[in-house]
Amino acid sequence: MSSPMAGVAMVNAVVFGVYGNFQRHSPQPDALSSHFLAGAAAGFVQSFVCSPMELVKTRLQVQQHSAVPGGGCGGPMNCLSQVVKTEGFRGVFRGLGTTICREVPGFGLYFVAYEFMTRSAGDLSEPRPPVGTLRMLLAGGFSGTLSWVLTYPIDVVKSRLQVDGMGGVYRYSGFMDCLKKSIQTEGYGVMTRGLTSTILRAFPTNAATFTVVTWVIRWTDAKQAENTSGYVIEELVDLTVPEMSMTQKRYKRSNDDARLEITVFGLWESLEYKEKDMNNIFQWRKRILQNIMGSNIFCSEQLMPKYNPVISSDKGQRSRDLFCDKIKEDPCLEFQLFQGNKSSRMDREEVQDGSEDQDGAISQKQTTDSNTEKEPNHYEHKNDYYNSSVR
Ligand SMILES: NC(=[NH2+])NCCC[C@H](N)C(=O)O
Repeated sequence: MSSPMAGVAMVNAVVFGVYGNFQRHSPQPDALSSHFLAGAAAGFVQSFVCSPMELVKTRLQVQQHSAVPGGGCGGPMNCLSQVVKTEGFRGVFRGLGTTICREVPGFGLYFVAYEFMTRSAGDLSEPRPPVGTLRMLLAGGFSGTLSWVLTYPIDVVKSRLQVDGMGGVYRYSGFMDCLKKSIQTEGYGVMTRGLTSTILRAFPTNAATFTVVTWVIRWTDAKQAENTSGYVIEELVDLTVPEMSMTQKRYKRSNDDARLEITVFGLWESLEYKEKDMNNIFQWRKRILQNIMGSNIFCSEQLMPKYNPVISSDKGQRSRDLFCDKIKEDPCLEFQLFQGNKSSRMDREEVQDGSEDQDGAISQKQTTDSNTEKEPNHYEHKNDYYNSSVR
């Protein structure tokens, strides 16, 4: 009982660790193909972990059901050392190639299917509502099942290769030989032998795995956000629309999904925010400003936080400090922030002439005359950042 549990924990740590890192560093992290490739990479890496574990498990199972001559190893470690003794170190990795053939497509499909089933239709750049638990459970269960159904024949061959040679008798020379001999003697049905019990296990375990992983990630993200960005975001609400009364702007942070819900003049926005992700903050400011001023907000200056030094409460002070720290991490932002409305490299003509403040909510309107100064180079270099991310 304890060794399968430790094995599952280790395999899942490897799988989700490799998958997450690979997917985040993909050129297009949101593309389904990136999820497939990240899953495939995770499957490849974890094959090296699970292959010896499955070898031992399969051998112990076979040994339980038949008196294999030369078998009789006690526990998993004992079995492993016997394999090393009789077949050498290579014996431990018997079936590794076949395991890789099963895991690479298996985990690619596993993750792409889950992503597909939990993805809402629509523009990926838009914030998406958090996935509900029931959907997570079903998507996890079906992804696991699908990946097993499609790779099961490879698994049958892999298991046969891994027990081959127990007691010194070798029956198969390799993958194709094993496949051919198995079909010849047992018919095509051999390719799905044991599939039902695999599915009965795969559905609930994978439903639970995806749900637990998602909830743990949400929980840790929310904790992190609570400690840092939460303050920044709250502050930004005040800085963005400082003149509005609390009845006009309401915001609420929900802890479980790192989302911010904001109502500006009765218009409700729900946006995702992430630690280290200033881009989201810009998007978010842009939305608010669009709601207030009309749809054509292109000026990055308007999206800049308006620094408001008159914050009296302790919490206000703390959030202001945090906010300024964040800003300082980005010299470009710092420049914009502290130069205030003196600097702007924006093309003024892009801003709609007719855009108007409502109720004086945004006073940082076009100060066209005072913004023609030449900006330092580091600022110019970062042009793209603003242009592509804010618009
Ligand atoms: N064919 C595969 N390997 N599919 C991936 C599913 C992996 C999952 N941890 C399970 O054991 O059910």
